[in-house]
Amino acid sequence: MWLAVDSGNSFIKWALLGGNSSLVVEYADSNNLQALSKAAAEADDAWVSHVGSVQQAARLRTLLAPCGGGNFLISQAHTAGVKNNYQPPESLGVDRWLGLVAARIQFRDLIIVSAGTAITIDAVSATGVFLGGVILPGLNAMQRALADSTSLPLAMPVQANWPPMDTISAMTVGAQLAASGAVLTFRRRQLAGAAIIITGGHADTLKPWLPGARIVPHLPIRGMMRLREI
Ligand SMILES: Nc1ncnc2c1ncn2[C@@H]1O[C@H](COP(=O)(O)OP(=O)(O)O)[C@@H](O)[C@H]1O
Ligand SMILES: CC(C)(COP(=O)(O)O)[C@@H](O)C(=O)NCCC(=O)O
Repeated sequence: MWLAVDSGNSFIKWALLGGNSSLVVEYADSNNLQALSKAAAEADDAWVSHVGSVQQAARLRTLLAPCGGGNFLISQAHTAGVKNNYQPPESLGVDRWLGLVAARIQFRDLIIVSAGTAITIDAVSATGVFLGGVILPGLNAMQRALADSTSLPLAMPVQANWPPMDTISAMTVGAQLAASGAVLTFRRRQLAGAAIIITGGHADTLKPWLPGARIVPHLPIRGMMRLREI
């Protein structure tokens, strides 16, 4: 068995894989890495997609010691049919790169939206060329920014009324439109007609604003699975 670990800024997600087992993803708050230890004890080795602090990476290495400390992946310039011209290629968030690797399997023009702590919007051509991407604050971060810089309350992106006729709905829908509007503008500018796939904790929240978009959960873990295959 091998362990795929997707360590994001808010949540850590992991799956024990191997044999004919299907993808079952567990998750915990990034402050509660200990939750990973049982899976680490069961695995022969671990591959890790980590974004965030070096201190968190060190904590992960310690926890993953029972299965070799973890192979921490780095974005590559040309691997798995994905051409990554980011400057420099290794500075592309490894979660974004693994998303490109996973999406590449579809052989079509795609916009990949990852809606987590941050929101990333990336374009990849049907031939596997990464055509650039943008980074926005995530939906929670947008609300925190508003609450920190005004006397507005802290709204969490759960429920909102349409049309927005109260403060919380106005703030909540505002963030959702900022994110989904950015997706549509980016697609129009860079890869018109591309299909949209959404991943990450807020995928369900953004989907209603992106007609035709499809949710593909756990894209970084799927990218790791793809890399193990080839
Ligand atoms: N099931 C869920 N429903 C709604 N929001 C969620 C869910 N799971 C996670 N989130 C939210 O999504 C964000 C984390 O998503 P995730 O993709 O794991 O981000 P990251 O990779 O940055 O840790 C957090 O802001 C969290 O509150
Ligand atoms: C943009 C991100 C912060 C997203 O992280 P997440 O929201 O998934 O926790 C991460 O992919 C990252 O740290 N990227 C490095 C910078 C870059 O991609 O240019």
